[in-house]
Amino acid sequence: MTLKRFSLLLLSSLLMSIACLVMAIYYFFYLPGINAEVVDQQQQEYVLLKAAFSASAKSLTTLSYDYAVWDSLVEFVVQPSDEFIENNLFANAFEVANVDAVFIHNVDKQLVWQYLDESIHDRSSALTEFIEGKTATKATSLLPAAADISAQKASTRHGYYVIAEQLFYITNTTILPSKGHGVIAGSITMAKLVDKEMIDEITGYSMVHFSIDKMINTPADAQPMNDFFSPDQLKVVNSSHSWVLRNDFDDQTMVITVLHRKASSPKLDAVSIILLLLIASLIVSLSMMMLSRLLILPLIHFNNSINDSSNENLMAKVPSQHFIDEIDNVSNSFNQLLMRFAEQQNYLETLTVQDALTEITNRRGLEAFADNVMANWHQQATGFSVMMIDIDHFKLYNDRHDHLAGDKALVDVACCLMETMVPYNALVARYGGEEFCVIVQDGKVESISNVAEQLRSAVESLHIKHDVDGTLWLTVSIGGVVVPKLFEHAEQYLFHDVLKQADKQLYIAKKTGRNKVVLSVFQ
Ligand SMILES: Nc1nc2c(ncn2[C@@H]2O[C@H](COP(=O)(O)OP(=O)(O)OP(=O)(O)O)[C@@H](O)[C@H]2O)c(=O)[nH]1
Repeated sequence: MTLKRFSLLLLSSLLMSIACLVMAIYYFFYLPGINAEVVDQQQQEYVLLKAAFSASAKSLTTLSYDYAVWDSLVEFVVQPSDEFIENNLFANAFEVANVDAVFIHNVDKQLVWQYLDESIHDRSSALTEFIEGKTATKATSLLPAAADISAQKASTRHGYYVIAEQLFYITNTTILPSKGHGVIAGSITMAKLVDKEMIDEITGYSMVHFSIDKMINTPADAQPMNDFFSPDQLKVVNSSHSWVLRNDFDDQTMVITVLHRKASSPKLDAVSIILLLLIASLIVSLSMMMLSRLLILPLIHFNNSINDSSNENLMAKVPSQHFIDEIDNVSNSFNQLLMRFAEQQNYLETLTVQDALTEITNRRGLEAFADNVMANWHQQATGFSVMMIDIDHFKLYNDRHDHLAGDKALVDVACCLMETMVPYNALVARYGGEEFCVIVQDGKVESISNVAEQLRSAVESLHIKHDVDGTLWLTVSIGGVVVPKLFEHAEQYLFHDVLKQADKQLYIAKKTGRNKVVLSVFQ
């Protein structure tokens, strides 16, 4: 498995675990708490609305009771007179009190007097029939029961009722003398239509929005009207709660709906979940990019560097500036290792082309140089010359002095040759034993003749004592070949051919007295 895949797997599982944890906390701890809060708030709205309904109706109940214990009204019910009506029962007094209908019945349930506001004229007969119990399905009416009257029992009935597809608040109180006991004269009924004005008033009291509608389809969760006014407890969160307004006297129904301010507890919907997943993927991608930059990229650099060095023999350094200190340290150590490796490699390479005693180029180095020279010559770019240089009577030198002195003489001669050739584009190499080879990138006989003579005389001038053949000093013989730039079929010749000819010239130099230069042009 790659580090990239491993980190992707690790990050994804980490993120999934966090997501599961958050979901668990959300569903098992946070949501139940929020749910309970929302239910509480909805319950408060419901209680407030009920209180506002009661408060709004209370004034009518009080007014009705005031009239019911008015002694003059007792007399009026027993003996109705126009004079009493003219002097006491003013229509505008009821208008001001916002009462829409007033009915006065005697104990025989006969209507003695009634007031009807214009707004309910079209429902007046339905209202009268309802109050007198003519439309009641349960053979009862709002008027006091005969049993109560015969028992002289004061009583009052009030509530919200649906009549002719309208909601009314109706209150009925037995009329009896102000002292509170005596003969019941009848009852007074006051009705108030729950119209827009009253709905606004109740909304104003409670700060709860609600609607009262004709019932077309009963909402599935609608509860009976009695439940609306009973101390009920809401249990579930809903955007609204509805109650069916159905009473004991009438089949007609309406629906009261409380529209809650806070509709539901927050829930994760599909869009939010997809959004969360997208955010999570984004986090994984960004983390992967960061991880890649911080960890994987340095590893790739290490790998590339190692591959490059093995493929091309090159040591590529890795970047040493990273965000993570430990990677910085490893990179620096790696680079230092590469430097040491490169140094050692250079040293080893040098050893392979360097003569151990004289520290000048050895035969292998000479051959590598010669390859380039030959290539240039084959392309007719340059001519060149080769000189084979051999120390004269060196065996004798070794024999007269010791081998160590011989070594020192070899080193001195090598140094001398090197120094002499500094101004020239040339290579001085130890060919083997006491024999040296010089390649000069110059194919002109005059100049090479001059260079060869310089070399010879430079060695002699070292004055390394060696008394042989009438010479006092150690000398060299030089056999050279000048290879001109333009040469027919040059490509057919090898360096070996040039060397062979130089050897021949050296042989001639040795045979013809030593300490001399013998040159020829390559042929
Ligand atoms: N001290 C020392 N002697 C060496 C080394 N390499 C070769 N020699 C000696 O060089 C001598 C070469 O001798 P010869 O090939 O007989 O030639 P020469 O005595 O120089 O005679 P001519 O070349 O004919 O002038 C031998 O005695 C080798 O032992 C070396 O590295 N150190």
